[in-house]
Amino acid sequence: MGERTANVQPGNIGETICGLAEVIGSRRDADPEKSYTALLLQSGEDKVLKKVVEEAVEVALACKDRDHDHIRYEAADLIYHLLVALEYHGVGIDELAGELDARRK
Ligand SMILES: N=c1c2ncn([C@@H]3O[C@H](COP(=O)(O)OP(=O)(O)OP(=O)(O)O)[C@@H](O)[C@H]3O)c2ncn1[C@@H]1O[C@H](COP(=O)(O)O)[C@@H](O)[C@H]1O
Repeated sequence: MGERTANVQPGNIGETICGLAEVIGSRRDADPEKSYTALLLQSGEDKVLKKVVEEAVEVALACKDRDHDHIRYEAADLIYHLLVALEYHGVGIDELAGELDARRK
């Protein structure tokens, strides 16, 4: 992370998000000096939520700039931080899938 990735190829969103959520969950008790996710999870709710809000603003600004690559980059940051917030509050990715599926017509 840290800079935009070149030549990004489309992936399978379900597998990607499930895999990421699993890694995030595995960092709950990890060493915060070795894992940014562990650092975030152990920093407390305010830090976790601040990052979600910051990244949401970054997505909005990238959209206003009509910058396709930047929108994709910031959306990935937002999804990562949202998944950290879900992990912090013990909301499973399967529960999120159930919520979204229940809304499908
Ligand atoms: N997807 C991500 C991801 N997206 C963004 N980030 C981090 O989120 C931070 C983005 O916040 P900022 O740009 O605001 O950076 P910052 O100012 O340094 O952050 P703060 O000091 O404000 O917390 C950066 O440090 C990024 O590296 C991520 N960190 C980790 N992941 C995934 O989580 C996995 C586990 O990561 P670790 O916990 O670090 O091992 C990785 O393999 C990735 O798959």
